[in-house]
Amino acid sequence: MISVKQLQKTFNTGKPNEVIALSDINLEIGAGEYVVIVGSNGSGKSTLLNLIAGSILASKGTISIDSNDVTKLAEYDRSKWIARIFQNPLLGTAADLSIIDNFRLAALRTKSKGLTIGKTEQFKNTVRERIATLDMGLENKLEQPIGTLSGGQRQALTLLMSVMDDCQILLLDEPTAALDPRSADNVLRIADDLIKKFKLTAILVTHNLRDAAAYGTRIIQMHEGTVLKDISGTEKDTLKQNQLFEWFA
Ligand SMILES: Nc1ncnc2c1ncn2[C@@H]1O[C@H](COP(=O)(O)OP(=O)(O)OP(=O)(O)O)[C@@H](O)[C@H]1O
Repeated sequence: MISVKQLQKTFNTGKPNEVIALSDINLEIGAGEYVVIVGSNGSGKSTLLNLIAGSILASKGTISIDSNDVTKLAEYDRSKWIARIFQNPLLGTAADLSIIDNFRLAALRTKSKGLTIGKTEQFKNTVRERIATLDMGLENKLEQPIGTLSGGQRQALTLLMSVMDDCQILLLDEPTAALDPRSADNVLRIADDLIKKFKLTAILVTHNLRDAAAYGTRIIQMHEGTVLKDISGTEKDTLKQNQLFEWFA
């Protein structure tokens, strides 16, 4: 699904403040894989996600999605495949618009199949049903401005919006860093459910080693712009938080 070959990213090339953020990354991420990325500050995790999403372009190397070379494609042109959830719950939604209008915008993003976009009752009912699955009581607040909700509620809705269209890839960049522990657990559980239900290919960047052990089908440790460890299958399934902690010793 995602193929990254000899990917490099250098910031401020040739200047005194030049930084090699990624050097020669090679990754093959299959459809339906849920990859967790851990690594110390500045190891290149967000840069890798930014490159896959297209919010920055590579210095060298190639990125393919579903066998399409997207290396030079702008972020907007990759959005038919990719949805992204950020650390800040304020990103990704329009605060002044109601919950239902935010869902309309999300559906319009890639012209969702199977949903009548607009002010139809059918659309509203579908959104209401989906929101009810979050079990947060938000299905009765469709007309409320999304900016009045808590960070956890907003992240949960943003996740749900991201699967209202045909996106196949979900990028989660520390999505729970700004949330209290209970909301964080809730949001990651919802993400996990959606990834499984819609068979998404997902990448989660996190500093929380308990979450890194609990979620995903594969785990990658980055260090100084390279991939240090790459573990999947039974080894990932049985990996414990304390073992992960030792990776950082
Ligand atoms: N826009 C930029 N301009 C200059 N340097 C940058 C830029 N973005 C990232 N860097 C540098 O690239 C390196 C990798 O940064 P990146 O944000 O990818 O790390 P990270 O692993 O996500 O870190 P953290 O865990 O702290 O979020 C760092 O040295 C960072 O300072």
